[in-house]
Amino acid sequence: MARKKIIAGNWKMNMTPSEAVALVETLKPLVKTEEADVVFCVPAIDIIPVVKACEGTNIEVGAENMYFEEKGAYTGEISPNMLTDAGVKYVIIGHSERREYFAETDETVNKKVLKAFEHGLTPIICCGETLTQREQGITLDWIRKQVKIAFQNVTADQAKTAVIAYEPIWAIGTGKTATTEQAEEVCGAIRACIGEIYDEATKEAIRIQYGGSVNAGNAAELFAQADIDGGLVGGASLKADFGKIVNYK
Ligand SMILES: O=C[C@H](O)COP(=O)(O)O
Repeated sequence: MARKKIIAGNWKMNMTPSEAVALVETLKPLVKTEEADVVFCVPAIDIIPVVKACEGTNIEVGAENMYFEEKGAYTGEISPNMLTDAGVKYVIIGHSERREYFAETDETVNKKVLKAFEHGLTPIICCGETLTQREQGITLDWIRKQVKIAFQNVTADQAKTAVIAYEPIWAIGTGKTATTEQAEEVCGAIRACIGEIYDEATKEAIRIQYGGSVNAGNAAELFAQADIDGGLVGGASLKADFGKIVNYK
């Protein structure tokens, strides 16, 4: 089954609201395509102006995080309703930076994934191993554990629409990309794991991205792999190069 590619930029903690709008204006003509879904995941404060700036384009807007409660005394957090009301369609969940600096766990990731589905948001669920784990030979066990917990109580119909981003932590922002073989091996293992949890149809439908130093030079080879359905792009999503990544063919 042919899965539509999904290429998402993760702007991380970069771009003030006015810088964000200027970047959208630069990227708009460069990321035009019908062949892939294009998503800009932006800081919370940039969401409203970026949604407005993206009106009438092929770009969908995503958040970089979300809380798993509906509302209440959670100072500083953003609820799913706030995101959908602002026009957000996707939300990154469990990025390794959130796990490392903000104490996110597989369990909170699962709660957020369930809440995102409840509100019609498509989660981009991140997983990935450290360099030490890779060297210890436990990469696939580690990733399988992350995926299994993230998908607890998620239905097959929901899982079919989810996006998983495989991001080896040692490749994030380091300029050190996983080889296509390494990336494909893990993305294939993730797909097999989804097949074990659910069924063949879900395994074939779910989209799996690679993330970690994706750039205009390596995107085509990575995205040509059988189990890689696009990318979650950090640094290179803030530059005109993102247009080349989106139109990688
Ligand atoms: O979410 C994106 C990743 O963390 C990759 O970041 P990077 O492309 O700057 O390595």
